[in-house]
Amino acid sequence: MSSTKGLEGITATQSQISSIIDDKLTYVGYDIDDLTENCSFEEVVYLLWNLKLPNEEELASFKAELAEEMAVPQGIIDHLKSYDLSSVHPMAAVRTAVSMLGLYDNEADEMTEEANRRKALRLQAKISTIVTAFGRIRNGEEPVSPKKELSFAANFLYMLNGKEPEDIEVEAFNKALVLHADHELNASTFTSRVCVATLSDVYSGVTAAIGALKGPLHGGANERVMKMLSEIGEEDNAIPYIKEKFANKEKVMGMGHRVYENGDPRAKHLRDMSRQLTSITGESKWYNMSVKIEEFIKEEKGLPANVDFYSASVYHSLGIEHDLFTPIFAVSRVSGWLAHILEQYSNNRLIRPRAEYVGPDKQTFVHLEERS
Ligand SMILES: CC(=O)SCCNC(=O)CCNC(=O)[C@H](O)C(C)(C)COP(=O)(O)OP(=O)(O)OC[C@H]1O[C@@H](n2cnc3c(N)ncnc32)[C@H](O)[C@@H]1OP(=O)(O)O
Ligand SMILES: O=C([O-])CC(=O)C(=O)O
Repeated sequence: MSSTKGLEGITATQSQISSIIDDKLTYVGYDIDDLTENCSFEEVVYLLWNLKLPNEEELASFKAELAEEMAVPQGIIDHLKSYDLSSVHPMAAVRTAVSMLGLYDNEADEMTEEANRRKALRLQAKISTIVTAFGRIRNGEEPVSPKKELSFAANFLYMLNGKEPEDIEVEAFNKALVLHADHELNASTFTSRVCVATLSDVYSGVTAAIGALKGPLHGGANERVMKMLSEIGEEDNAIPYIKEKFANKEKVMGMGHRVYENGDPRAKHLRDMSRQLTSITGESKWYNMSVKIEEFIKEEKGLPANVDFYSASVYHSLGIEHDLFTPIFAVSRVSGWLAHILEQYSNNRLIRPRAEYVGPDKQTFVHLEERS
């Protein structure tokens, strides 16, 4: 028996949700470029969960259902208020709060497809409220209730900042949500499928996935990209900084990808948004610095920028605190996790691979009192 480190290149399941073939990303067969340019995030969530784009009537009722579910139980708000949030990473708080949602849902362990779809809707709606409530509570502000007439993207920014966002902000944020919604069998999605393949519940699957997304090799990279750009400070420092990283054999966050060879098709959209937004905020240096780094690493190592690279300067330009970048990834990706969870339930088999044993063999047992 031989093993493949990191399961690279292993096809672990079949899925109808999204695909990456020859560096091209599609959701249910639709090119990511078309969806990003033309769709609201709600349309994309509907697509992922129903494997078809909604018509106008279906979209209107889906939006209304989502808006109806956005309030979170007061117990969760009280829980967030009971901590010293200054030292808590938001991803830890979101992971715990999402797990708590299951305690308030009397359908949590109801396993019919209808009940699981209802829970999916609740989770998708409430995670946005949880992340924004966290962002406000830790700054000593009261959470802001969602407005039913706003889109999902607009509501997020409204609940976070307490004022209605500009159109250009909503457009950029909506695109970012669409771009992050699903990505085949990435680490967090795989985690969610492994979890629910034991026939555990939806809340457990999403909580597990948030834990996987938190790590710096996955969703946690976007926050660290902004930390890096801030450390670099000025454009002229960018290349010497990266050279030093290479000399120390450190990874550059937001660069490289397990699946894409020539480039992540989501990066160009985020690059464009970064250029546009940083020029509006008068901080083009973040964009210029990012381009220099991307070009240098492409040339030196052949590594492409991934989705986390330019999302950092996009979210920064929207005035979002840096440690909320990964929770925002979760607000979008929960749509993909839920699609995969529903797909897993619909044709389930326990996921249980093997490990190649490489430990010691044929050991002679020694009783406790005789061991040195
Ligand atoms: C939403 C997302 O999850 S996108 C990914 C977000 N993560 C990041 O941006 C973190 C930085 N990137 C990485 O760590 C990696 O590129 C990953 C985790 C994304 C993919 O990793 P893998 O396919 O496992 O590649 P692996 O880590 O084995 O790297 C292969 C080689 O490329 C190098 N490499 C890969 N990524 C980078 C990087 N970002 N910076 C510098 N070198 C890198 C490795 O050092 C290794 O070199 P070696 O063969 O000389 O030892
Ligand atoms: O697919 C991956 O390995 C990581 C990624 O880009 C994502 O989850 O969006």
